[in-house]
Amino acid sequence: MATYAPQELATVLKDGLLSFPATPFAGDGEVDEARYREHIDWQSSFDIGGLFAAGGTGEGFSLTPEESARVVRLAVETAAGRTPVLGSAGGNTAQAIQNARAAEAAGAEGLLLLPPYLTECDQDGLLEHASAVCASTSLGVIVYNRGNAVYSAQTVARLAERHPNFIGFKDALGDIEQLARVYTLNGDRLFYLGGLPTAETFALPLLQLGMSTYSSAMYNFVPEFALAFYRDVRSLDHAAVTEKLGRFVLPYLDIRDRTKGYGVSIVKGGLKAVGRDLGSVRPPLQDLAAQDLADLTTLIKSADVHPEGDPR
Ligand SMILES: O=C([O-])C(=O)C[C@H](O)[C@@H](O)C(=O)[O-]
Repeated sequence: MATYAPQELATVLKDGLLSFPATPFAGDGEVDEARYREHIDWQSSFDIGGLFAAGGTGEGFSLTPEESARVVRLAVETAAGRTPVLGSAGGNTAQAIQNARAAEAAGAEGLLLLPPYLTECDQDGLLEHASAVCASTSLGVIVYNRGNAVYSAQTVARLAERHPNFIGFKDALGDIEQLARVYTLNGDRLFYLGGLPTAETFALPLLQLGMSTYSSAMYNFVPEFALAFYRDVRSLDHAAVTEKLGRFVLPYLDIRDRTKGYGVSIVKGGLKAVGRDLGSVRPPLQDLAAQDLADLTTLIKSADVHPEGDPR
């Protein structure tokens, strides 16, 4: 049972850094429960605003509905109230509802609604899809603006009017005009989070468009650096943000952009580099090639983003 009412959850999430824990797979490709518990335990030991289990970086798109539910339950049990854990819902409407109910039963505090895949859809159809998921749960729901789920400002407003438990808008498109429209029409009724790949890159400019927080995939392996970056963003310290972009984030993007799908693979690469190996990614993603992993390991060391105090 969730401990936060939807609007209370929004208040907690909007002023903290958010992250998406990677899901470990064992040698046989199965979810590695012991290593996941260990990872969530470490990730929950910092001052993080919330963790989204089985999301994009958690390869939720490669998990069966049963695995997704199990991963969310493990995350809830392991975080043990130290930070809110949210689940994700994706695919067709019936499956997304199944994910939502399973996440709620697993004790998640909220839900990220991923886009429905493959087909195109118009605003009325998208509204009905998101509306059905919001109606299926008492959890706070955040929609993910990406892929075939691009929500107009009016669709967001209609969804907000219908469902008090619709609390947040996560963006992975970076269309400034759309974001200006969504924020201008919906204002404080929702909270807004940046979710572009390697969200640090865009965090400071998007703050001006109402995005008070973002999801940091790199928090998975360099949590201290990711939290320091977030503090710099929130205190509008342009010089500190620029220094961190130059020292680590932009060279990291150079490695990430070498192969499609590396946005997730590089997180598992980073975990290997800091001695917290969570295994391989599942197809259709590919692990970092040996040279890319070596370059990432060198970068993490030279940028000094992994504290020496970490026993790994
Ligand atoms: O669904 C997800 O894992 C994401 O939102 C992706 C990341 O957290 C993204 O914002 C990033 O790469 O920093």
